[in-house]
Amino acid sequence: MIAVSALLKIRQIQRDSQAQRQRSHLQQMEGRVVMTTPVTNTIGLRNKEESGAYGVPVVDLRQQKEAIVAEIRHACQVWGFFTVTGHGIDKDTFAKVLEAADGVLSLPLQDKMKLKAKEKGVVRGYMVYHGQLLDETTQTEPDRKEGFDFGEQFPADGSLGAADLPDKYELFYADNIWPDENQLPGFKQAVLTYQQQVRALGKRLTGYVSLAMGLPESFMADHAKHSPSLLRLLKYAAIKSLPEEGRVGCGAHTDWGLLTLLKTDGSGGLEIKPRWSDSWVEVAEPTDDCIIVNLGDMLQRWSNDVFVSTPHRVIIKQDRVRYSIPFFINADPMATVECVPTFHSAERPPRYPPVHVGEYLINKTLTHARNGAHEGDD
Ligand SMILES: O=C(O)CCC(=O)C(=O)O
Ligand SMILES: [Fe+2]
Repeated sequence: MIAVSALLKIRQIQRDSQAQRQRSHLQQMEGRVVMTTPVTNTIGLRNKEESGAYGVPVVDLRQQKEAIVAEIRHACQVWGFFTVTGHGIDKDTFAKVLEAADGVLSLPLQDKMKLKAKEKGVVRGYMVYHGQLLDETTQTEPDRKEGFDFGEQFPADGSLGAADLPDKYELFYADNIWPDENQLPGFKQAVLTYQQQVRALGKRLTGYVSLAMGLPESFMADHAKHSPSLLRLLKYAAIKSLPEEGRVGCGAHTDWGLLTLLKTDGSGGLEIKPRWSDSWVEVAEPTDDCIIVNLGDMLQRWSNDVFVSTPHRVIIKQDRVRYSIPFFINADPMATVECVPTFHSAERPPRYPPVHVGEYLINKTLTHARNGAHEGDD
């Protein structure tokens, strides 16, 4: 039998050679895709040859900033997805938040139902099983998942004057809902610790992605001063997906915001359809503590399709429960997102009209919400 240490070594060699392939591929593409400001004539890569034969890029955040930005730029143009290692969040923090997800989503149904938000459109607390359907075009059944959501609170320091925030956008800063500490000791601490760390990592990544667009490092942060980000604990039912019948863990969709940082329990099942492909490709996780990052629709709009918000879905392949924890970073609800001047020209006019972030998010939330399996609608 092969020893564990030998297996680990083989995996490391595989990772090193993947990184090497990636680096040499990037070198070959130097001058062809690497954007400098202005980036008007750069178009996203669209075919498999240019994307390389390897999978979703792995970006090690312990490298020099220039290397990180170059790798992220490539990933954003070709894949809309990358995984990050060397990000500084420790395994214990992941283990605790995954345990928290298991704890709260395994409570008796009547307890979970008490933790649901009462107001329509408020994304906080328990999301019932079948509570979302992300792909109306092919799904015959809502997503086979339930969840628990946490958001950001309205800044108490008055830095975002209440008068500036229209009432209709207050729901983005609604109070969080917490289960009873006696029922789930340590739950709140585990969630808050992870939220704080993933928020900080997200901020760092928005800087790199802004630089990758040829823009100032603060570009995205300037549009997300009070980001109504969302931390979601997800539990997928232990039922094998049947995509050809429209029954899946989570239907095909693109994310609606800026960036999503996703931690999974390592059981696989996340598939993407890259812009150069007609087939679904599973996202490989290079280490058990990596984070998957993907671009949301706002990046595609700002960059006039140079960066891509890639469709993805979750296919459950075993009769086993799956947990995942996305952290969705959104722009300010009052912000308008429109094509950045360096991404359009006479030959390449803006492909999308300006969009109001708050309207976009509310519209998407309501369009895809379902009453769920426990409320007698399906
Ligand atoms: O659970 C996953 O792996 C992905 C979830 C996802 O794409 C989403 O909730 O937007
Ligand atoms: Fe998603």
